Amino acid sequence: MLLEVKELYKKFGSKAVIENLNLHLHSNEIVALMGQNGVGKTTLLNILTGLIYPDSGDVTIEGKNLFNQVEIRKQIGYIPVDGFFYDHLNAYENLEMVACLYGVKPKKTDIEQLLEQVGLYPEDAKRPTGTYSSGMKQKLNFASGMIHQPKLLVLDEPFNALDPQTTSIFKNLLKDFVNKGKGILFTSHLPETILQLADRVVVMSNKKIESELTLEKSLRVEQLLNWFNSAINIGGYQ
Ligand SMILES: Nc1ncnc2c1ncn2[C@@H]1O[C@H](COP(=O)(O)OP(=O)(O)OP(=O)(O)O)[C@@H](O)[C@H]1O
Repeated sequence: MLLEVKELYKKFGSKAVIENLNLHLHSNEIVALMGQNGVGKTTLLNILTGLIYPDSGDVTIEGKNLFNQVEIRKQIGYIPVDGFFYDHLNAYENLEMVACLYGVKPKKTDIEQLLEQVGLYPEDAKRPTGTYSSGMKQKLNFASGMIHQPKLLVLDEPFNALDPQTTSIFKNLLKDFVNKGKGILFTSHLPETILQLADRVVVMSNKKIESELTLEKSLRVEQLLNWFNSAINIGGYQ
């Protein structure tokens, strides 16, 4: 098992956001995490990427505890909603800095190849990132999450701010990534995106993973939304 989450609990002050949450993800699998606004999806991702600690529970990557060893946390790449970059540095320099934080030193050609894969042109990659459009920043955000070649990629609403062509490039990039024996967990409110990309969808509701569904190729958007609505036990998708 690539990722296993067992009996996870997290409170902010007296407010419980996650209670007895269980989740797993295999190698070569893409899992979509759905849930209404404010249900705790980002909190879960922040725990999985080691940004915040749970109050209790286990998270393992290939059977090894995530919280005990820094080396295990390096197996995870995070692509948050808004990536953080140093505005005065260019894309190469920002990626070198991120790589350095993970203790890896990619070759110049590896960085160039990754920038090409995410669709950042060499002339743009040499400009300070403070001059980038939101779509260009999201391209660099993708590259930052992948620069250290993690085994598990965790993405929060990855296709915000992207045009359809770039979205399609990224979906192919993610499929190539997962075909190398790796795994992906991503949040999305977009049923079309989930149907195109995910092998399985899980729904967070009532502070835990309430339901899951293996996605058949023939499943349609309305069927996914109906399933989601019954999973969260409300009348309409929000
Ligand atoms: N650091 C924090 N301190 C206090 N409360 C927090 C903190 N982080 C998150 N919360 C609260 O936890 C709840 C879950 O927030 P979270 O951002 O995880 O939801 P989400 O499912 O990602 O929402 P969305 O779909 O709107 O992005 C919210 O009520 C939020 O206000």
